[in-house]
Amino acid sequence: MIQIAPSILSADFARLEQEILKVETAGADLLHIDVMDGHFVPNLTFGPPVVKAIRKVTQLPFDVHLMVDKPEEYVRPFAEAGANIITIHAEATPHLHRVVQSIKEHRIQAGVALNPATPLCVIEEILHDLDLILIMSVNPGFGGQKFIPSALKKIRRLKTMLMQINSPALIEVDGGVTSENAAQLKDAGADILVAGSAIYGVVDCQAAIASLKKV
Ligand SMILES: O=C(CO)[C@H](O)[C@H](O)COP(=O)(O)O
Repeated sequence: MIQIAPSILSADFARLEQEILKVETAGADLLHIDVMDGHFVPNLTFGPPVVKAIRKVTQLPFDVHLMVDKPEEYVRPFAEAGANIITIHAEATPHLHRVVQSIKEHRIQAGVALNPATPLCVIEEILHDLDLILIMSVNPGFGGQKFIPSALKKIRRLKTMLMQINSPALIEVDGGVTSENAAQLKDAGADILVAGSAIYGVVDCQAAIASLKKV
């Protein structure tokens, strides 16, 4: 079954604990935490102290998406704060393999994210080292954007690449995910759907998660 990772970027930050517990009770599989530095993307969000604080309120695995320059400087602080998966952007470092190895040295799962304009070939040589590949289906920085349809073709091609090397790595999709495109994303090969507005922007988040899962 497809896994659902609500993005707390779209949560009400004044009620963060309740917003996290709400999606945990509603059947979320992971909690997606968008870390933005105001450099790699034009927005600012959470640092390790916030991740450490919310680690105490939920059992959900933390899927930490680092939209930051120099990700190598932040692997350790986020690992120590309680991340279960750390995903870095291929565009953010010239030393992708080294940073992936450093995530694994913390005994947590390593992911690489690709912006819409970044081709799959940038991860081809290290695909066997990855636990997760995050296909961005919007340009990162903000929730509530429109899904970029070319992501579907990219997911299909990535799925083929993973099958060719017998890799168990998961494909995650982030940006503009809704109950309307969830089935197409699953058919293309997605294993995890990240959703912000489609979950936190509706009254009944339990129904929203159920409808994303039932595809
Ligand atoms: O990484 C992100 C933005 O950079 C968010 O996780 C993503 O955009 C989710 O929001 P929505 O589901 O509203 O598109």
